[in-house]
Amino acid sequence: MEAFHLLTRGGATFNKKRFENDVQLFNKSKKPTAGSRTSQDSELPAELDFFKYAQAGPSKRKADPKKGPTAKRQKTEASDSEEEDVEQAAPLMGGHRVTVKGKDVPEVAETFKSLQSRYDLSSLLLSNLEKSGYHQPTGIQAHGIPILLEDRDLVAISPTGTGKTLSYLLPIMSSLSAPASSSKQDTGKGVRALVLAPTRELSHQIHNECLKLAQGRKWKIVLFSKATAGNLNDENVRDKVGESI
Ligand SMILES: Nc1ncnc2c1ncn2[C@@H]1O[C@H](COP(=O)(O)OP(=O)(O)OP(=O)(O)O)[C@@H](O)[C@H]1O
Repeated sequence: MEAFHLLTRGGATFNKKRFENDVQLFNKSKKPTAGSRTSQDSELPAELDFFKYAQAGPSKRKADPKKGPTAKRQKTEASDSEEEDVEQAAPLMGGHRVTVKGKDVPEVAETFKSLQSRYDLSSLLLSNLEKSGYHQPTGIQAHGIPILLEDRDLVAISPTGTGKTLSYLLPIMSSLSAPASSSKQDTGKGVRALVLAPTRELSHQIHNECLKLAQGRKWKIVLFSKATAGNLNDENVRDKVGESI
C-alpha cells in the first residue's frame, strides 16, 4: 500500500544511476508501434493492467455501429479456465468503459427505476436518489449495484469521482430494508452494517452519501474515527448504532 501510494502520489525520488540495471530493463522494450503493446504489457495479468485502455489503439475504442453508440464490451468468465467475451449494452454517464469479469454476471441496470421492479428497491430510496440529483447510474453503479443486490461478491476498481460509494451503499440500505427500530422482524440489536474507509475525509464523504439515502427514516448512521472506534466495544453504544462508518 505504501509503495503504491508513493508511486501514484509522486514525491519519491529515484536514483537512476544507482539502479542503472533496473533502468535498462525498462529502456530495452521501448519501441512501441502505433496500436501495439509491448511484450511486458502482454505478460501483465489483465486485472493489474490499469492502463490498458489508455494504450489501446483507436480501433479498439470503436463501438460496433450495429449495436449503437452505447454498446460496450464486457468480459465474462465462462468457466474457471475459459473466458468468453460477451457484448452487453453498457451505460452511460460520461460514456464510462466498463469491463466485467465473472460467472453469470447480472444484467446492467440502465436506470435506477429498473432496480425497483427487478430487486424491489424501495420507493423511498428511489425518491432519495432523485432528491440527491442522481437521475441515472454511472457505469460502476449500473454494473455494480445489480451484482450486490443479488448478494454476489464484488471487487471493483473505478476512477475517483465515478460514484463507487453509492454502488455499495444503495445495496446495503436496500438489504437492511428499514431502520432496526421500526422493523417488524426481530433484527436484533447492534451494528447491522459496517463500512471501513482508510481516511477521515473518505469516511466523511461516505457518511454524507449515507445520510442522503437515509432521508425520511430514522436510520442511526454513525461515523467513528480511530479515536472513537473503541466505543463500539461498549454494548450500550453498540445497541444504539445501526450502521457505522
Ligand atoms: N448517479 C449519479 N448521478 C449524479 N451524481 C452522482 C451519481 N453518483 C454519485 N454522484 C456524485 O458524484 C460525486 C462522486 O461520487 P463518489 O464520491 O461516490 O465517487 P467515488 O468513485 O466513490 O470517489 P472516491 O474514489 O473519491 O471515493 C459525489 O458528489 C456524488 O454525490
